[in-house]
Amino acid sequence: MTAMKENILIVEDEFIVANDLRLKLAKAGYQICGIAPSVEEAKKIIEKSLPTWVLLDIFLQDGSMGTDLAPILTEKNIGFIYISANTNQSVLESAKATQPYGFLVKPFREKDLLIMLDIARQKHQSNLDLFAQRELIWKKQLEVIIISETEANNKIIQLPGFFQSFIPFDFMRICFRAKGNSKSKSHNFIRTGFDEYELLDDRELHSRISFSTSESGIRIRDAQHDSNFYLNEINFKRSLMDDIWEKRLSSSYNLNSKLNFHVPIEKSGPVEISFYSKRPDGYSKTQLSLLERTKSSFAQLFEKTLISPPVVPAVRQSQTAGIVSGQIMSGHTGIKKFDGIIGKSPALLEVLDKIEIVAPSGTLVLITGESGTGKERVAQCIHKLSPRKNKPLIIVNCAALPLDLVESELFGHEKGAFTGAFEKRIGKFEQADGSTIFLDEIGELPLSAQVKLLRVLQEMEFERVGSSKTTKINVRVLAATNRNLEKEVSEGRFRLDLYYRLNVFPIEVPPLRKRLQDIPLLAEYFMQKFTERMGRQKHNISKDALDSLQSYDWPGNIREMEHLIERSILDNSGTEITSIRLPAVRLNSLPIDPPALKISKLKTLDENEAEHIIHVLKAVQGRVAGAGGAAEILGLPAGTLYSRMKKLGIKKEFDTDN
Ligand SMILES: Nc1ncnc2c1ncn2[C@@H]1O[C@H](COP(=O)(O)OP(=O)(O)OP(=O)(O)O)[C@@H](O)[C@H]1O
Repeated sequence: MTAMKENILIVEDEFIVANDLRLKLAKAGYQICGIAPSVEEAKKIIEKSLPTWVLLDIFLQDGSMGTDLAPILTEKNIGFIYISANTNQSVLESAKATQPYGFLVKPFREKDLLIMLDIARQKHQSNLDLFAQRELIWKKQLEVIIISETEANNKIIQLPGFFQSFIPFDFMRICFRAKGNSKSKSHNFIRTGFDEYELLDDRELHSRISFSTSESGIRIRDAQHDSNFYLNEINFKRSLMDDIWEKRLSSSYNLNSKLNFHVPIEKSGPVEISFYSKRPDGYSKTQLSLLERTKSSFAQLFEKTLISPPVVPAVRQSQTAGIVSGQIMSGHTGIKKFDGIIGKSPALLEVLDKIEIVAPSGTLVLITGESGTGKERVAQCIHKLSPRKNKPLIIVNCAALPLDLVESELFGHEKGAFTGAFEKRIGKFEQADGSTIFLDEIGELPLSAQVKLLRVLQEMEFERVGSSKTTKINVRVLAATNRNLEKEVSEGRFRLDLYYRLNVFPIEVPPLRKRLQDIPLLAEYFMQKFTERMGRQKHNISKDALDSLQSYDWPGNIREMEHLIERSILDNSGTEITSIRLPAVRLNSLPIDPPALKISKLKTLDENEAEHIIHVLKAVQGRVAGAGGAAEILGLPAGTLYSRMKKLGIKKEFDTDN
């Protein structure tokens, strides 16, 4: 471990612990800029000596919470690591929400402290690299828009997609002000899909948000402040009191934060760009600074577009870009980016935004979410959009690894390394050299293998089982779990240091019940997939059937929906699905206190899978293999279906009369 002259602030009210930390850190070459027993004291030291890192106790004796300091540290771009004797799951979860760089459980060894700081430094560096790399690409894209010989309108239409990757928004307004008077011309963009926006002029927008022309004077007068700022959550809500227009806008589109930016233009008035997000914490100083750094390029762009002022057509950009419903396409290039990920709900768009940000880098990604939500799809997408895409993605299901062979499967073994090792074996990590490895169900990895994995993530090297020779590799790691890793850590089944190594860039895939608006698109996608596979005619779905899908709870998420649509097509002799046989428990039929009932009535995933297989077998008169057999319909090799049937206790000589 390298001794760094990094400045550390210790926020800890127990003198002995604080002093012990100070000594350990000083020995390792760190500088201590202060010890604060409370959040208030900490704020003063931060103002005075701007630390690089803060070690932060969660519960302080004066009643203040270390977590209260977190937003200030994030704002100032100072990394922090919690130190606490409490590993209670709820404490871990609320600490996690503040996005720390690490968490140390008291009492800890000197070695743990230094490793955690090392992990934090690498994570911080990886964030900075990712940001710098993206900023470079972003600036190049802006350059392309500026120099392109296209007309002003086309340039303006490219802007929402361009901004979205750095300054995510649900509503954006570009307002061109004339010099010296209050006249202005605005373009309003509402996000409707991944790179799909609805473009409105003011007249159309005002009618949608019920803002009358007699009120518009108020707005214009109020908006004469040429400042750059952002307002999150409560500050945004407060600001609405002075602005009727913004109040109507935010309540119509459920907006909770705003970033405002002005570009002064020499020959005319300024161009004001306002971004609004549904997220309460949508904006930060980092984004504002980025815009300020790029100000002159924007001035150049707007001067060009002002020479031939744009006309605002009240049309959907999707129409301009030729986007077909159900397909997500890039407004810039028309390339279908997220192959096989269907949906446009805000919850899914957040996931797609994250994939776009992280895919081109080599950053480790931890994908979390319930079973069947599409975590593997996300991993495949990240790989496909990365520079490693020409090599195969190596998928490892950690839950399926035989306990005594985990290490040999992952890292390989030498001939004779253990009884039964007749040949040398290349492990999954070596197979993934130069490419990406996807560690699915990482929460199932036994503790002994977790230690070895930690080293691979740190050093990108390992020894095959039975060998003393070190193998170096270059592998990008993606991992997924449907377990709550904080709970696994708090119960001692998952290493805290591994958790922090993995948690560099978390992506949480939302359950289907939180994106019910994606159901029509998903239904259409699955109907097309299965009718094509079964050689059947194109199917439609009735409104009633769709409504019933949207009022169901989806415990098995998209996988469950996929099975249900497949069954409905098998059962249907016509070309319209008019009703869907859903399992008994529905979202709006749940009693007031549902959790206990849900647990007792819902089926396990195995039960669901068994039921689905039996259903398909019945529909094909028990035929497993061959054309039109159950394996073909289920999209599985016959051998795999036989082994699943065996595992689930489904008899081969399936009785179709049952
Ligand atoms: N957004 C989506 N659009 C279309 N199909 C999807 C989408 N998300 C998931 N699927 C499909 O749903 C099924 C389950 O997805 P996947 O295996 O990626 O889920 P998972 O979260 O990795 O599940 P598990 O936790 O059980 O491993 C797959 O057949 C996948 O193709």
